[in-house]
Amino acid sequence: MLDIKTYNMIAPEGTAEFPADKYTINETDKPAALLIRSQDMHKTRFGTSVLAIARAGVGVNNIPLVEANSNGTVVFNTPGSNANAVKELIVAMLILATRPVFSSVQWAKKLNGADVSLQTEKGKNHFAGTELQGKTIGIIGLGSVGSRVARATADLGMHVIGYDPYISVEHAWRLSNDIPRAKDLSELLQKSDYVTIHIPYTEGNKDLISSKELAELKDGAILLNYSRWGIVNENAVIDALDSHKIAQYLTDFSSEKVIKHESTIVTPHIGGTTLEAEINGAIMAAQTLKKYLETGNIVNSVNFPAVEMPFDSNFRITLIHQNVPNMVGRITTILAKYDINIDNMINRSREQIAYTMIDTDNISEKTFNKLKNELIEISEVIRVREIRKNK
Ligand SMILES: NC(=O)C1=CN([C@@H]2O[C@H](COP(=O)(O)OP(=O)(O)OC[C@H]3O[C@@H](n4cnc5c(N)ncnc54)[C@H](O)[C@@H]3O)[C@@H](O)[C@H]2O)C=CC1
Ligand SMILES: O=C(O)CCC(=O)C(=O)O
Repeated sequence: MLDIKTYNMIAPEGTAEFPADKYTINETDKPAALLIRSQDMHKTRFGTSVLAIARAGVGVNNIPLVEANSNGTVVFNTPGSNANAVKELIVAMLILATRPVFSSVQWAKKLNGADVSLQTEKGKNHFAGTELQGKTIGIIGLGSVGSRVARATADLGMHVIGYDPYISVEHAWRLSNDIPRAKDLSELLQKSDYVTIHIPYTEGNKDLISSKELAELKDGAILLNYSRWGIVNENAVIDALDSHKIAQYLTDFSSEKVIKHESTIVTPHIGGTTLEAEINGAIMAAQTLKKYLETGNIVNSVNFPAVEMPFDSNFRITLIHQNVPNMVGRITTILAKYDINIDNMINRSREQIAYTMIDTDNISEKTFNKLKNELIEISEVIRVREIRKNK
């Protein structure tokens, strides 16, 4: 039995992916894998029993990847699972930024009497808005969310300009050819009436939008941050609002200072919080974990290489090791000592980490334990695991 520990609200459709004859959920203190959403794993210890962590969602800045690597823990996310949910919220927030929906509804709620309809007609002049059509929106990051926001805002009649120097081939293909790309961030900032950010939080993206970048915006521009706290420098954005350099800041990430400011609209990190996105993410994360636990194959990992090898033999040995020369030679020399015949083998690497899978015929528990002890003696080997077919 393998135990899966969950954190946060994981949709039951996800945990239902784990059959009860092979898995338990939240039953031991030595789980084989974790299924999480925004849980801060920098502050939550995970032991060496944890073979993998799956994040139902996209951002993985809540997971210590360096610690995961040295522990031999594979970290997965669920690319695109909540991109439509974020896109729809961005469309809503753009409209809320331009039309006085909240204030007009609050005003109307206070009306009394048989002539409320007349009163609304008289009062509506106080609630004129502007239109999105014809305005320019700059989209920073053209991945799963950004590319969808680009299509949706183009459909609303906005001029769209994108910026993503690291765009993947897959996302570039998905993006319509008529979405122009800025040559650099400055060009995007200078041309846009609205700027929306859809990039991961990394060391390199910390404070990407600070005083210098805010100064480059058009006067009265509107900024949206549905990516992460820390990508926009908070003091700089408050200064830009106070001086009326920018008109509004809409965000899913906040502090008391940001929430209390009269020119902000703050949502409580609900970009990916729809029934559909939560189900998508939980199912995708559970399937990815199951695949790894049952076959060793790796898809959608953020710290390990993608590795897929058909599991046609009876027994599979997986090794996580440092990416240094001659590891495969050293490993297979030890296997030869035990007279183990290799049916199939794969070795892939990603930065400092390498992963090797070796398929053989059945090996007895006793022999495998001896073999494992010898393999783990190699100082660069981090983890050795056995997977028996259909177990
Ligand atoms: N508010 C919420 O609930 C949610 C927030 N997010 C956040 O949004 C981020 C983006 O999500 P996805 O689009 O699904 O991820 P993605 O990985 O599909 O796309 C991110 C894109 O950003 C680009 N990028 C990275 N650094 C950049 C930079 N400095 N300038 C321009 N482009 C840059 C990458 O090349 C990539 O194309 C996530 O990492 C997460 O932090 C995602 C989903 C829900
Ligand atoms: O609702 C969640 O789990 C967070 C979604 C999110 O921020 C992400 O996927 O990066």
